[in-house]
Amino acid sequence: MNISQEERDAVYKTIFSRRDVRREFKPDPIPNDVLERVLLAAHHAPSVGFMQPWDFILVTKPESKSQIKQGFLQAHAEATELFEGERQTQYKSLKLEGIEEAPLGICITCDRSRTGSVVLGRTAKPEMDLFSAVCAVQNLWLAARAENMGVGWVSIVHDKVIRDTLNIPESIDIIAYLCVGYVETFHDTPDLERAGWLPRRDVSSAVHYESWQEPESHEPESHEPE
Ligand SMILES: Cc1cc2c(cc1C)N(C[C@H](O)[C@H](O)[C@H](O)COP(=O)(O)O)c1[nH]c(=O)[nH]c(=O)c1N2
Repeated sequence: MNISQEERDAVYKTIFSRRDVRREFKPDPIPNDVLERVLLAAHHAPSVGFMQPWDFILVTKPESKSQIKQGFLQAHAEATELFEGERQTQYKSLKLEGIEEAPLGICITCDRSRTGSVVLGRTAKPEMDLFSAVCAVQNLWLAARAENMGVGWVSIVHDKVIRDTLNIPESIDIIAYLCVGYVETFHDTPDLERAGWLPRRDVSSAVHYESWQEPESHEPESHEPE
């Protein structure tokens, strides 16, 4: 089966216009058939040894969202202390989640023991099952964009909060908490780029031939007095 030029263009359009969404969520509910398509796309991600270690926990209850939001606020306050000076002020000004605004939360987990202890492809690199679950996240993110829905990944929450809120046993790893919903607008560039947090690297600085090379520094310019 060949991909036509139009189909190819649609794939690239989806990739380049996908955004992490934090603020523009509309409350409109997500129709079941749309949600099913997005979850099916996530479920068709590649996985090490085909172990399909993921599960998707759908979160719609305001009480659950509120608990997770509280967890975010706590972790965000802790994070704020790790930045200094202007960078701290800038960090505090960023909107970094849409937990309560998004109509749907999706927690993606990884069951590392799903298909037994020896997994084809995981023997030399034990973290491959976790990476597989991240592939599911990306499939979901892109499929949602193709459905004109936004997704925001919230990792500024300690696992314990999500575990307690969603009754996730200790044996299951938490990969991602995603905020999902229709959006007002998709920006052309990442929020963090527009806010001046970091620029997009030139792709040529990320591509190396034959051996690894030290990339350019990505330390933000210091605005602190010397
Ligand atoms: C593993 C992981 C974890 C997070 C993110 C991403 C990924 C991959 N991102 C989103 C991130 O900031 C965003 O992808 C980049 O800024 C690039 O923007 P676009 O995704 O292209 O819009 C993110 N954003 C945010 O506002 N709060 C968060 O906690 C996180 N956590």
